[in-house]
Amino acid sequence: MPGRIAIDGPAGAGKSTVGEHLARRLGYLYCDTGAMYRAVAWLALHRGMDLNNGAALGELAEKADIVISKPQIADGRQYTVTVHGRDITWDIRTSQVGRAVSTVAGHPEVRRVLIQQQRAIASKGQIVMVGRDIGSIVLPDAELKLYLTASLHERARRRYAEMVERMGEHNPALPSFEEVMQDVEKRDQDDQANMRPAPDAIIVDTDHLNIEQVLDTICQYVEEKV
Ligand SMILES: Nc1ncnc2c1ncn2[C@@H]1O[C@H](COP(=O)(O)OP(=O)(O)OP(=O)(O)O)[C@@H](O)[C@H]1O
Ligand SMILES: Nc1ccn([C@@H]2O[C@H](COP(=O)(O)O)[C@@H](O)[C@H]2O)c(=O)n1
Repeated sequence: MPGRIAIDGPAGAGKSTVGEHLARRLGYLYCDTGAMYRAVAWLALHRGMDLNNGAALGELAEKADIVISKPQIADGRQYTVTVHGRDITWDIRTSQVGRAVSTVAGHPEVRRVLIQQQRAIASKGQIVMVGRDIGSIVLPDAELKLYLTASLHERARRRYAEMVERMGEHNPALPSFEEVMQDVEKRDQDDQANMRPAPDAIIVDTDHLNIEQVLDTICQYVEEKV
């Protein structure tokens, strides 16, 4: 069995959903590195920090007591995220954090700290780690590397459907489909510099596959590695 499975891809490609299911099927640890960048971004916003100050944000990432653990509350969360003991699991999903996170993640000082932490988390093996640069930078020796993708329209459609489900169709705070698509497109652009598909990653185009089909496809690649 491949000990370390890296899953990368753009926003809304299905990395977290598929990564969590796959980890559960295999009995592996699941690590969503996006949550780590989001937690740092949340803390920076919470403290009113300058998002362009890479050195200060790197120090923040280094000193922050960010803990990602198994979900303690059954409210649809994949995991619980705390910063200095405060539960910020849902706070890191707000659009305010979504708009700030790429800027924070773009600083090499922040990446250096979080990449080191991610390598430490993965050091015991038996892990499914999802993000943008896992197969290329964080774990270049991962035994299996996958790159999930889908068209911009399909990824925005999924994100919008998720919001309708969570917020309700008639919620005045629900953004329009066009706004959601613009947000996804903007994050694609902002993440471009740190979005590094590994040259040896298997590309899985999920446009016409449902979650179960994506999982089955990936499980075939896992079996081939056995
Ligand atoms: N193959 C699929 N078909 C239909 N819906 C999907 C598929 N994969 C994921 N989804 C749905 O699309 C939404 C986005 O998926 P998910 O959050 O896993 O993406 P992600 O790649 O982790 O995105 P991000 O990087 O923004 O966190 C979720 O609501 C999920 O249920
Ligand atoms: N390996 C990674 C993972 C994430 N990022 C940055 O974090 C943002 C949030 O990630 P989500 O998967 O939760 O959407 C993402 O847009 C990137 O800016 C990263 O740089 N590297």
